[in-house]
Amino acid sequence: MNAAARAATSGLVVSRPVTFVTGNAKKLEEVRAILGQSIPFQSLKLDLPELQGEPEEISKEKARLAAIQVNGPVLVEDTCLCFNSLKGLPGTPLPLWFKFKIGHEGLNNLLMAYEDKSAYALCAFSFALGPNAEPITFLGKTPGKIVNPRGPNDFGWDPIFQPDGYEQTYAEMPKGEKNKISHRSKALALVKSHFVEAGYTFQSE
Ligand SMILES: O=P(O)(O)OP(=O)(O)OP(=O)(O)OC[C@H]1O[C@@H](n2cnc3c(O)ncnc32)[C@H](O)[C@@H]1O
Ligand SMILES: [Mg+2]
Repeated sequence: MNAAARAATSGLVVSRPVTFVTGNAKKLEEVRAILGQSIPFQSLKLDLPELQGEPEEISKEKARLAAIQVNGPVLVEDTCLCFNSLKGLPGTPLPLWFKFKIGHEGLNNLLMAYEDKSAYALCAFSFALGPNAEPITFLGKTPGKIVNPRGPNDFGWDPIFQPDGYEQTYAEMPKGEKNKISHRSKALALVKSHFVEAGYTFQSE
């Protein structure tokens, strides 16, 4: 039984559909592909301000802000790429690093002085039922290492991240393969389970 079907028989009825709020079209593409029909949602392109801090807190705060703007149930996500030799940096402020043109080469150079090129991709989804509800967060983590860029350059740091157990970078993998093992799909698996357990029914507008 999928989340919607189960919800219809048991849980909480919510008077609005879920809105996935993101300013990133590539993220949206992956979320659509991973969720399929399991959680019906609509999307809204908003660039929400991001706090500094731990990914979980950044994600929760994004959900609070999004729920106020949408005035209904929202799902948001914060993703970071963390280098073990730099104790988890660069982390979330990556868009800034790219903006200042550090780019893939710069990210590799950051690790030049270190033997340990290991890293992990961390994804924090937060779901809030509305502006007055405390967001719940779901984390997904995929370990790997930082390599010289390989593969198409169409989504963030995908060309420099090679997940453990694979010879290809995220960018080189077929999309379906990345979506099976990614930080994003692991976090979304937890979101899906939560929706099934809570038994939400989201009514269409
Ligand atoms: O509106 P939001 O959802 O916040 O979109 P964003 O692009 O600001 O996204 P994040 O703050 O979560 O992401 C930080 C950076 O990491 C990049 N990124 C996120 N997920 C990625 C993935 O799966 N592969 C490669 N790069 C990714 C993204 O393009 C950003 O440059
Ligand atoms: Mg962002």
